[in-house]
Order: sequence, then structure tokens, then C-alpha cells
Amino acid sequence: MGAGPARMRPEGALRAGILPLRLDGVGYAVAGRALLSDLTLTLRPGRRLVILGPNGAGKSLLLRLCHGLIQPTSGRRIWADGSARPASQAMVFQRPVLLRRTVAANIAFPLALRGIGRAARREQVARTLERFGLTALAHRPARLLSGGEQQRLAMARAGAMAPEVLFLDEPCASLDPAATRVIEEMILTLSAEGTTIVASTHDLGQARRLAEDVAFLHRGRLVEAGPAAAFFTGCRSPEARAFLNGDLVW
Ligand SMILES: Nc1ncnc2c1ncn2[C@@H]1O[C@H](COP(=O)(O)OP(=O)(O)OP(=O)(O)O)[C@@H](O)[C@H]1O
Repeated sequence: MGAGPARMRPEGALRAGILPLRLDGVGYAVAGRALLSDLTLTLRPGRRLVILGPNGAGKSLLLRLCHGLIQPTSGRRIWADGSARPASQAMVFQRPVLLRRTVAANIAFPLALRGIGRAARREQVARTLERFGLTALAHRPARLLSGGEQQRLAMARAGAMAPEVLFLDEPCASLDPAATRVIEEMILTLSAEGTTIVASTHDLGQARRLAEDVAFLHRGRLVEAGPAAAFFTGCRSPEARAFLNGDLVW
């Protein structure tokens, strides 16, 4: 695996120009409790943004809010194409959500929903299985795969749609080092093909390997955002410095 030549984007999967996504003073509150506060952030096309922060900082909520699973209770979320929730974006969760079907059927299903015809779909599924090393598992029930295989399938299924943006919520949190490496390679492959990556992680090593930009959250607030190199060599805030030193636990 690795960053091969750019693949053909599947018919019907691409709606050009959903990025940048702008969050303008976004907040999210539940029962009067502010879980995200006054977030202003721009997701630029073609970048790999890693969201860092201690447990409970709001990383998952931020990803869900960007993806459209939850709605801001204040501020604005603005996609460049003006839509409320563009189709050309996908999300992969820490625990993959797979259909009670075969591996191949899991990849085929969203392609069918996009209206891709049977022949093109079959070809697309075969190509996706092949490029992500899943061909031997094609006819296995997805829910009986190992955790690493399931996450590989979830990534492959998302990648088959050639999304403009892929949101990843701690995609390697429960994986061993070898499975983690495979998922990181998939992330880099999709990134090299033009998919914008927005990923949360606890793993600072992973953040250093993947991030071009970093957004650091603490207690629902965006404390720092900018290029990864600057963040790792000279972050400005005491909270981020404490986090990098392993001294910020929540
Ligand atoms: N629906 C909800 N109702 C009330 N509180 C919630 C809800 N969803 C999340 N929270 C709280 O919001 C905070 C942020 O949660 P979130 O899952 O985004 O954190 P996180 O940064 O992803 O944490 P972790 O690294 O532990 O996964 C937590 O304190 C969590 O308990």
C-alpha cells in the first residue's frame, strides 16, 4: 500500500468545492452546559488537520459537529458550497459501524446509495478491496472481522466514496501497532489523492506522523490552531505545553 497514482473519483461521488469549511464562533451546549464554546476555525482543502486535547476536551463533539451529526447551538458552520451537510464527506469512528453483511457488500452499499450502477459498482468494489488488501476477506461477514480488519474496512468503505473530507475520530484508539500503521498508511494514501483529513487522536506520535496542521482543544475551547511543526516545536499556550509534557490530564 502507499500513495499510488491518483485514482479515478467514482462517478457521482464528487461534489466539487465544499471546502473550506468555516466554523464561526460555534458553540454546542446540552441542558445549558457548554461543551464547545466559541470555536472559530477554517478547514482548508488538501490538508491533514489533527485535533488534539485531553480526555473530554470536545474532540469527538467537534468532529461530529463538522460532519453534521450534531448541530451548533450558537455560531455558524459554513460549507463553501452553501449546503447544510454536503454529501462528499465521510466519517470513520473509533468503533467502526458496519452492516451485518459481507465485506464487499459493506463497500458496495454506500456506492449504491449514491446511484452508482451495478457494473461500475462491482468494479469499484473490486478495486477498493484490492488496493486496501481486503480481497481475501471480501465474502466474510464484516462483523466477524478482527478490530483492525474492521477498521481497515471502514476506512476502505469511506475511501471508495472519494470524499472531499474525511473525519476520523480516534481511528486507531483500540488497534495494535501493526494495525495502526496500516490505518495511518491508508490515511496518507487518501490524503495524497486529495482527500482532506481531519482526525482526532490521543497519540502524540501519530499526531506528529500525520499532522500538517494542529487544532488543540481544552475544555471545549480552541486554545491553539496552526501548522503542526510550529505547534510541536513552540506551542504558545501553557495548556498545550502541559499536554505535550503529559501533565494535562483533563
Ligand atoms: N450528549 C452529551 N450530553 C452531555 N455531555 C456530553 C454529551 N456528549 C459529550 N458530552 C461531554 O462533553 C465533553 C466532551 O466530549 P468528547 O467526547 O467530545 O470529548 P473528547 O475530547 O473526544 O474526549 P476523549 O478523548 O475522552 O474521547 C465530555 O465531558 C463529555 O462527557
